[in-house]
Amino acid sequence: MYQILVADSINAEGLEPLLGLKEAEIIQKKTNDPEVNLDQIDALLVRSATKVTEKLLNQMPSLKIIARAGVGVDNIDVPAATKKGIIVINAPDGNTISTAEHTFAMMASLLRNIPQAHSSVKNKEWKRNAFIGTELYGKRLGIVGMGRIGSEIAKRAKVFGMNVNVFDPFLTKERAAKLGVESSTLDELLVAADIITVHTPLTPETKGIINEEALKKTKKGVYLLNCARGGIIDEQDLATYVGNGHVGGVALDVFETEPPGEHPLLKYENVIVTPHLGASTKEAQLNVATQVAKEVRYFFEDLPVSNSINLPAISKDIFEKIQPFHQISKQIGYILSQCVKEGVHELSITYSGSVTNLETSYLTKAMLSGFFKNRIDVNVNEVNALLTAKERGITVGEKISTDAFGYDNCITVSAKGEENAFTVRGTFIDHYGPRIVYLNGFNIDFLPEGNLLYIQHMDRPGVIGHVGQILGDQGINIATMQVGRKQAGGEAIMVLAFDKPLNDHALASLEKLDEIVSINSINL
Ligand SMILES: NC(=O)c1ccc[n+]([C@@H]2O[C@H](COP(=O)([O-])OP(=O)(O)OC[C@H]3O[C@@H](n4cnc5c(N)ncnc54)[C@H](O)[C@@H]3O)[C@@H](O)[C@H]2O)c1
Ligand SMILES: O=C(O)CC[C@@H](O)C(=O)O
Repeated sequence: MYQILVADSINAEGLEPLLGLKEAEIIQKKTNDPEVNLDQIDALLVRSATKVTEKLLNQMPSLKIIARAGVGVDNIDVPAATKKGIIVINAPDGNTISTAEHTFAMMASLLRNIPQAHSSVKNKEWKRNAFIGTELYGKRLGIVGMGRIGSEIAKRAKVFGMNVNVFDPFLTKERAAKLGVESSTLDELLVAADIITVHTPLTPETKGIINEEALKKTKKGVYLLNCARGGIIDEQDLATYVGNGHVGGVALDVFETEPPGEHPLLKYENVIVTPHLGASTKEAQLNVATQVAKEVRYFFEDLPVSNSINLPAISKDIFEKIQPFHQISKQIGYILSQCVKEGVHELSITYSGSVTNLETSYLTKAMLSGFFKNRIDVNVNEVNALLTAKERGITVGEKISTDAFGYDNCITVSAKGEENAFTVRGTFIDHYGPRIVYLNGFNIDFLPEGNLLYIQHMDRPGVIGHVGQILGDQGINIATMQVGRKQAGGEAIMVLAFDKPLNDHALASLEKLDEIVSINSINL
């Protein structure tokens, strides 16, 4: 039974896709609620209130997926989640329109003194001359960050007859032209704009992008808005520039610390504020909840998720094509992990044949997750596979080869240790399934499934009989047996499959046989 913890207030109707998930319990409680068994939670759904810190993640060893019903994941320690193999997803566009509309409403309110006038009338005043405003028409709007929300604001500004300058280092000239906006440097925008609004994520680069140095380049009387993330406009510097009369007005939906408490900006009449309401519409909340609920459901149904922050997205189509190779890649990794008994410093993967048309990086990560299974104490999956290899000093190389050894497709993986190297090759045959076709120098053909025994031995008469005899005497039934050799009388291998794992006694008896070079149990 999957336990899904919905820790923040998330639209109930939007969570409906989760109800269709078989064997899932939805718990709507805070993470610090004593009734919540954090160690049993498989999925965590949050908005911005819950801070998903490394400390919290350490208390959630079963956690597999964190879903943010919204855009910004700055309340989630994504690197810590990635290290633990936890997928982080968000709902990138469900609240775009709401936030763009809120920003626009804030801009209009700011320039027409609507909040101040509203309070005045409620206080039984009627001061028509005290609230003379400024038109948006003909003004120059500077947008810093021209992504989803920035672009929607630009469209609305154009309709209002505004001129729009944008600063976004990732915006192409073609897209700027298509949106009818003027692409500028930050300095050009600062100098030209009558109103500046920021719509970037909060990153080390954007933190304080509008600071004292930037503010002193702006026009006297400039209006500033932040409906993105607190800190993109430096709050202390902004307070100084409102205090000295340079800034004409400010609209804030977000703060460096939320709620802001005693804040130097709140005392100014020309600073208007809302409590992080950008995404707070019925529509946006339904959209983001539905988006993440669907993704969490797909995740537990082993279907691809599209909005992961720490995993490349693959479409359902590609996912279906890749699935058989994903399975065999993982099995190859797990076989290697059980056959190579020393430290490994290099894993090289060669893809050949039809598999090379697919997203092989995904398969490499699957192979690594198999390789690390039971080798290390961390759950390794596609999210943290490469990071785990790097942390453990294992070089991972990926190659493409035209030689598929007569098969339609082949995945060959070599693990290099200090002393030895070990190579496993697998293929996927349509209507037949996954096969291992090469084990460390020997051609062979077996199904990588169940309880297997891989024996290296000398190719002498009677050795297969001796093995059969020992196992038979102990009442152990051999389900299948495959043999391979390079030349008559030389080294050979056999791979046997059993209905249940072999006991230590049987293994010890086999090891005593003169012809046996080595024995490895492989449990897949
Ligand atoms: N107030 C709210 O309730 C609310 C709701 C939704 C989103 N947000 C916030 O709004 C912001 C924008 O969201 P979005 O969905 O448009 O994101 P987005 O990813 O679509 O757009 C962000 C844009 O910022 C640009 N950018 C990145 N670094 C930059 C830099 N150094 N200088 C200039 N531009 C830079 C990117 O190229 C991108 O185009 C985010 O911070 C998000 O968290 C707030
Ligand atoms: O959950 C919220 O209301 C905030 C959403 C917003 O800040 C976001 O980043 O999507």
